[in-house]
Amino acid sequence: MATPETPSVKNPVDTFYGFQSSYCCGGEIRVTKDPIVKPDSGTTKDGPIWAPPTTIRFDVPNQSPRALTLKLPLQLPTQPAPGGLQTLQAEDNSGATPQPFAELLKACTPATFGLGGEDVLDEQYRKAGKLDREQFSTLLPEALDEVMKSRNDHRGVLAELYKLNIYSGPGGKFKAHVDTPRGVTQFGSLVVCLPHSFKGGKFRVSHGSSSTFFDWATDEPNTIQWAAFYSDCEHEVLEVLKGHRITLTYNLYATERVGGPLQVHPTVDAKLSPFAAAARAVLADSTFLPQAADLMPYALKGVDCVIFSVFKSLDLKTRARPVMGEHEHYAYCAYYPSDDTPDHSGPITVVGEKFHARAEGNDNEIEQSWGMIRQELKRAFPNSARRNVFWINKPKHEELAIAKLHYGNQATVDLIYSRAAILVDIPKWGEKGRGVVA
Ligand SMILES: O=C(O)CCC(=O)C(=O)O
Ligand SMILES: [Fe+2]
Repeated sequence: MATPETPSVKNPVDTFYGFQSSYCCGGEIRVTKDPIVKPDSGTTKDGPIWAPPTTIRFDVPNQSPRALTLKLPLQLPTQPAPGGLQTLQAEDNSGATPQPFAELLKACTPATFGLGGEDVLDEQYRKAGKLDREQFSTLLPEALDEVMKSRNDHRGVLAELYKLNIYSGPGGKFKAHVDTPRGVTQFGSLVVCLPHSFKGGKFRVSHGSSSTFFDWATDEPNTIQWAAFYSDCEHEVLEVLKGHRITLTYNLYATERVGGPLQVHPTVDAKLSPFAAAARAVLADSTFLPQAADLMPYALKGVDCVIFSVFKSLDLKTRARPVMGEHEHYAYCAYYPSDDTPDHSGPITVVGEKFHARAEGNDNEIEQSWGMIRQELKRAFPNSARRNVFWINKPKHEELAIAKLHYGNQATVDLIYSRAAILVDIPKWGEKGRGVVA
């Protein structure tokens, strides 16, 4: 329950929500002709990561040989990677052999896009060539892949190669869209722009009213550039004016449970977050929720990662759960399980035991007792009801949890919604975890 004494925890949270840039990220990897680049030779802390030229092997339809190999960039960069790397003679595919490149352009077929469950070809909307996953092979830029995999504590992200796309100028483009989700664990997409010269073709990624533009155009291709973004981001490839903009797209999947990736992170110490200081201060304040309480922010990414990690790092019981809206009529029925009278004396939060698919309610009695409604709720949405919940931010998104037919003087459909929330148990003042000096 919010009280006037508790604004100090709200302010840092509001500050985080004002900061809107966590919906996407990007970077670049410099290309070197040194074919072997040790991953520990470059991290963002020690300097740039270097990668050898990208090799693409692709099928040539109706021809012999049936597969060709191409290295990008076509002109290998002359500047070597920084010292200490093993240097071998790199294969030079510049100049005389543009053939594989022309073949790659020929091998591509017009790219479609998903509309109403179908693949649609419309050059007003998307003008690009593509190769499907089974028509080519390449590696995620080795340096990036190695850096991710060689850490025991990497974040549990699986990048699944999806397509190779070529947007050619003038006119190549892909108008604003949101990617079709491919499975429940997909949380985002990665676009890797291979080193090749082109003009125009900026990549716009937007979330709400914020937009980020990635400008990968270049005359002297010597970097692999990339952007990753969450699945709810709208994005667009602006018109390519000249040259060929070549990208690999990857679907990003979480490979750990919700919350798992947040428990350990290669570079982030949750205790150093500004929010951690605010959280410690508020836990050390005897006027803040003196009784044991639950603290639940809604939604599960961006700043929620910070909140989850910070409370976890402070050794408080922290987990993600579906919760039913406080003002749902049914919430009142869920409280006091042995009493047949609903309790309307204050807001009640019904916390589901686990996330589940939408349930169908079974409410076909004309005269229903509160006890029956409560029992039915327990069956469709196994839960525990809580009273002393303090919300540190407002709900953002809700999903249908239970749909049920209700027969009164007129048959109606009752729809009950739930939201994903992070639940933190705040111990009573004086118990372990409270009274800590910030
Ligand atoms: O190739 C790109 O830059 C973006 C591709 C894209 O948005 C998609 O394939 O859905
Ligand atoms: Fe897309």
